[in-house]
Amino acid sequence: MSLIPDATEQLARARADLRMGLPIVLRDGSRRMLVLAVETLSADRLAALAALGGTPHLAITARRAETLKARAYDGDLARLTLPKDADLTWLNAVADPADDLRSPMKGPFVALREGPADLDRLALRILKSARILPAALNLSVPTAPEGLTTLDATATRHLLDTASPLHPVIHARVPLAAAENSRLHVFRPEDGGEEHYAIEIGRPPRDTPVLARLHSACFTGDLLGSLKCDCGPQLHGALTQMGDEGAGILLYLNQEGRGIGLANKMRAYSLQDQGFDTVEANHRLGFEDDERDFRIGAALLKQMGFASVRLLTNNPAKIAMMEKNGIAVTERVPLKVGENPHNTKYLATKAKKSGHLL
Ligand SMILES: Nc1nc2c(ncn2[C@@H]2O[C@H](COP(=O)(O)OP(=O)(O)OP(=O)(O)O)[C@@H](O)[C@H]2O)c(=O)[nH]1
Ligand SMILES: [Zn+2]
Repeated sequence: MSLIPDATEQLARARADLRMGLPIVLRDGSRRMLVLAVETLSADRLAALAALGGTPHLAITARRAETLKARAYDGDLARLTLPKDADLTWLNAVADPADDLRSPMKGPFVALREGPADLDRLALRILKSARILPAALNLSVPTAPEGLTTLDATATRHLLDTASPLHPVIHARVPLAAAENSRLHVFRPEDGGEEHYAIEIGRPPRDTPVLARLHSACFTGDLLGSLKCDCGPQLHGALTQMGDEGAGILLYLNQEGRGIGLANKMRAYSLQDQGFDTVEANHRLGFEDDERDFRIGAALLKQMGFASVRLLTNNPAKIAMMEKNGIAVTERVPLKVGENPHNTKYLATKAKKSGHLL
């Protein structure tokens, strides 16, 4: 192996660069596109981009375009031309729905129809995977400035399509209130992404269906006891049931906010305070209802030697994804705990829009 970063390592660097406000370069054959994340763009970098000449455009997802009433000629995304006086304030207002209601963005927005959108599409995928707002200021350039992280488009698309291998790091005994005979396993993905955990209760046999839960991280619910969702009671309810049965496996997947990250989840909460429901809020931010990668859960179970589960969930999509990824679900075990006056609407929306079973 060479000492030079490979495509996976370049992608991890690109995510870090974008989160810090640095441009990256997407390369496809002889084409080069500079990409800047609007969320982290500074006035200085915007001025430096303008100094390069050329005509930058702003790529947003079709979800965000719908809110702004901009035409998404590219299907799942729109490439907006910048008005002459476009500044940081304008770019932020397009990218971030925080002020949509207080000072609605005035169109008309002019969307590009001509030219390829493939690199813009890739840029938005990378931004989502970096857990920042999917809005990219892009500029096609003949040659890219020195010193920037450059990604090969084909290799990067392939990496984003493929689940990163996860490697066990360490496991140790952690006696829990719900189950004294418990162990915590830490897994680390090769792609520099978040670590995920498995809590093994007792010593579940590998040749029979194990009582299992795939729990997505919820800092607010799991740690703070937030009443806006049902995550905390679900987490503790699942551990208690596994403790009572003497065996189980709880995967704690670091996919905060259904895969949009805590900052974006708080943006969604702020929109919910303005009257939007949990799904509408995600869409206004430019995200899909659910951005989680459920393949991770299936991969971890397989890696730990499990082939079939009794799944603690109310979410049919989780069952479908397990089956699709080679884990048999012999039984769905409902997990109905934690309903309170603050989350009745949230749970009703999940049932209505995301197909959750009541
Ligand atoms: N984007 C967003 N995420 C939320 C919101 N409320 C909770 N979440 C996240 O939703 C996820 C809930 O995860 P789970 O409880 O595993 O999943 P679920 O799809 O509800 O399925 P089950 O609980 O298994 O029935 C967590 O990642 C939370 O952080 C919200 O309003 N917006
Ligand atoms: Zn929650």
